[in-house]
Amino acid sequence: MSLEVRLEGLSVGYGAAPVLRPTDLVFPAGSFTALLGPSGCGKSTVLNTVAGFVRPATGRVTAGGTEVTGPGPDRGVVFQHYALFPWRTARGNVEFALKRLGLPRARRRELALAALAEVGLADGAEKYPAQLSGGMQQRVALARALAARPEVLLMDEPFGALDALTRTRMQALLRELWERSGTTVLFVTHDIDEALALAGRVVVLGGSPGRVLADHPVPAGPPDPALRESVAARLTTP
Ligand SMILES: Nc1ncnc2c1ncn2[C@@H]1O[C@H](COP(=O)(O)OP(=O)(O)OP(=O)(O)O)[C@@H](O)[C@H]1O
Repeated sequence: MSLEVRLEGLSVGYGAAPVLRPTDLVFPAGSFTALLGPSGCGKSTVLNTVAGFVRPATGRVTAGGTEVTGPGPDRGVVFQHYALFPWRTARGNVEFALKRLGLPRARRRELALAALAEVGLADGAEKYPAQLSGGMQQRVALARALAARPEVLLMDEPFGALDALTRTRMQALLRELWERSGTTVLFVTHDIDEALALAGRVVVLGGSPGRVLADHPVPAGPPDPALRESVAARLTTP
């Protein structure tokens, strides 16, 4: 299940100066898009607006044709810092996130265990975050976002804090989960190779206030050096 996400004339300002110029973008249902750009160009702002954490200054965001006015179970979010409750087990963290759905306790437990199994963490369900490695904690965060079966998955540098090997494993896991679920994915990263390896489309943001500098489909198959070069050029040109 997936939803189309649409930014229509979206601009954002945190009180005073705008940080994102009016932007129109459509992310088709089931697509996997990487938002790439230098620090401060507004990538997280776009993601947080789609998540419903930040309100637009102008324009609007829709998910499945419905205007986003706040967070909702149709949109799951994963951050770089996993933000797990240290006093809850992995299962407890995922169950807690399911509370807002108003499901009975037994059903929450069942969904939490299924989501943890899906990310390869069935064995760690009763462990506390401090007993889990960074990669495992990020798996819990991913399970927490997926447990409610969101139609849109919003990821903000989710693998930025992981070592290279764990990161590669998590990328493979994410691709696999995406292929299975068909969720619409928006994935924020600084890393051009991560963007090109994962996504079917790369949108480059830049400038201050931010705007779209480039928008490229990423063909399936082996890496395309010409595409990499063209995206890299947009990243370094102000
Ligand atoms: N809550 C906030 N209040 C005020 N200004 C903010 C807030 N969040 C972000 N900004 C500003 O908005 C601009 C865009 O920030 P944003 O975090 O969206 O960029 P980014 O591209 O995701 O950067 P990074 O890659 O460093 O996370 C920056 O100038 C930042 O300082």
